[in-house]
Amino acid sequence: MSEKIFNYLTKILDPESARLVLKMYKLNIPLTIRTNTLKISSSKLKERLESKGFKLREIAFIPDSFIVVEEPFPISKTLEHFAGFFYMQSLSSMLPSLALEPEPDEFVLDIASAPGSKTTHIAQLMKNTGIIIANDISFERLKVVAHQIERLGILNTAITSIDGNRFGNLLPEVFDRALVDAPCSALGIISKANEVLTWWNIDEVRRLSNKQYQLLTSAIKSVKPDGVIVYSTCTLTVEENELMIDSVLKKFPLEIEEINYKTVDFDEGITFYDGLPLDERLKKAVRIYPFKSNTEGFFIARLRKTDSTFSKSPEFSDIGNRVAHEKMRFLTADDKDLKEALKFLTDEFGIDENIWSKFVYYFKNDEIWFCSPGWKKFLTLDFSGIDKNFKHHLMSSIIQRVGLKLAKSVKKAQWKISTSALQILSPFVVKNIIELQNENQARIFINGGVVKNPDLNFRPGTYTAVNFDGITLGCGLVTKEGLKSQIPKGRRTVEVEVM
Ligand SMILES: C[S@@+](CC[C@H](N)C(=O)[O-])C[C@H]1O[C@@H](n2cnc3c(N)ncnc32)[C@H](O)[C@@H]1O
Repeated sequence: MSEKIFNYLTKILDPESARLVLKMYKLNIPLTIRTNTLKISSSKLKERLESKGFKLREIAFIPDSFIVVEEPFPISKTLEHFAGFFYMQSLSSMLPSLALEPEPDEFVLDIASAPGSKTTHIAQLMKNTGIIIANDISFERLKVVAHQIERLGILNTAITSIDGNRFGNLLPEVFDRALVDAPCSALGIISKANEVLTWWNIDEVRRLSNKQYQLLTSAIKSVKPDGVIVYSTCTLTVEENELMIDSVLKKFPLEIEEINYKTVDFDEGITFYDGLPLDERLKKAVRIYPFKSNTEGFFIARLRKTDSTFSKSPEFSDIGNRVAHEKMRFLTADDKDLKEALKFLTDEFGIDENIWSKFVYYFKNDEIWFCSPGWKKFLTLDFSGIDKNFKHHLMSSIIQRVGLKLAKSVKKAQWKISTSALQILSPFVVKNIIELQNENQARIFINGGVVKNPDLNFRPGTYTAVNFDGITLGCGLVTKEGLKSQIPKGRRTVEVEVM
């Protein structure tokens, strides 16, 4: 047992409860999943997984979530997981996005988003509309966010990688909501990160709380008056939680709002610590202890901005010496060059041409990307105090990608549709479809191989949608040798048990 952590915890808990927190590393917290409602309904997902021997139980009061009660083989290896029908996420990790209550068509900032659990949840709560900026300082960790965005079919999210502390100055009062799911000392997740037991110490907690304060104040400044900020951590120290909120309540025009989770046992925020009273309003914050709720420990506070904090319009010099990529230019489906490409896809796959007006597009070298129309609105809308040209330049220099790749030019007037796009558009694809005939073929295809002797009625060189067991697996290329999988390498990371 870690003496340091035990001694710390007895400042806020009785010794028996402190012991229980430390014992969590030996406990098995139930496996929980969240249906990706952008692709499938919860009832259909349950039916599919249960037909393969899994047993799922709905989690009361948390929409579209299940406890996995029986797991005949790892659920991460199912075809349903590969197809992006669900996300494996602890119950308490679903709570911050629910507390944020994002609405369709809003502008949302997720200031520390990797590996993307909450970003992807927010995207589905917004029904893939509006915009999300999924930011993280770690470029490496953002690769996982990008992977999840592709797997889950998310079109409203852009990935940026800047120090989150800069948003408050660069984009003041722009967002309707912001999530600060801060880096923390992880005392709530000892069960999955038991290395915490070796590195945890109070100096590290202090270092982290400085970081958290900067991220939180940046988020507060970046949100419009009346906007909502949710602050969450998966740790239990007062320094990283209540003291953080106590200090921003003193400095900024904020109210703290009630969160009422009916499904988990939670405690109110602490209002007396180290001999000193804290803001009484902290009672409205939520503390989740693993030993009481049998999920990961979390702290969540929901803040509402009651007045403006605007102090200064951003200037070009604030962006620093980042070079803008080609200027971001979103196009609608009636753009001339784009029209040709979309017509090609309509002709090949029979996709109803009216579908194309639901998205906005941009060209990236020889590729077309598509995303939610919220992006065009975001770039053209005037925000008080922010010059439109500034916004364009900033976005062009910090955004790595928005939405998903739709297609890549392969020859003059020929386009290869992406696997992610085919999966999203599959309800509208009525032509150029190949149904695989057995599990072995599906396995080869998902692993990126060539399926020999499939039932081919297409000329070599044709790109097709490839389906199996009612799921669009991805794009295939008809060749003389057989059907060649075009599933990108990044999507083939986990072995799939086809059954
Ligand atoms: C608790 S994790 C976020 C988990 C994520 N929200 C999710 O639900 O999947 C904290 C993240 O903060 C990032 N981070 C740390 N310092 C940062 C900073 N100054 N700006 C932006 N991100 C930062 C870390 O790289 C890490 O990915």
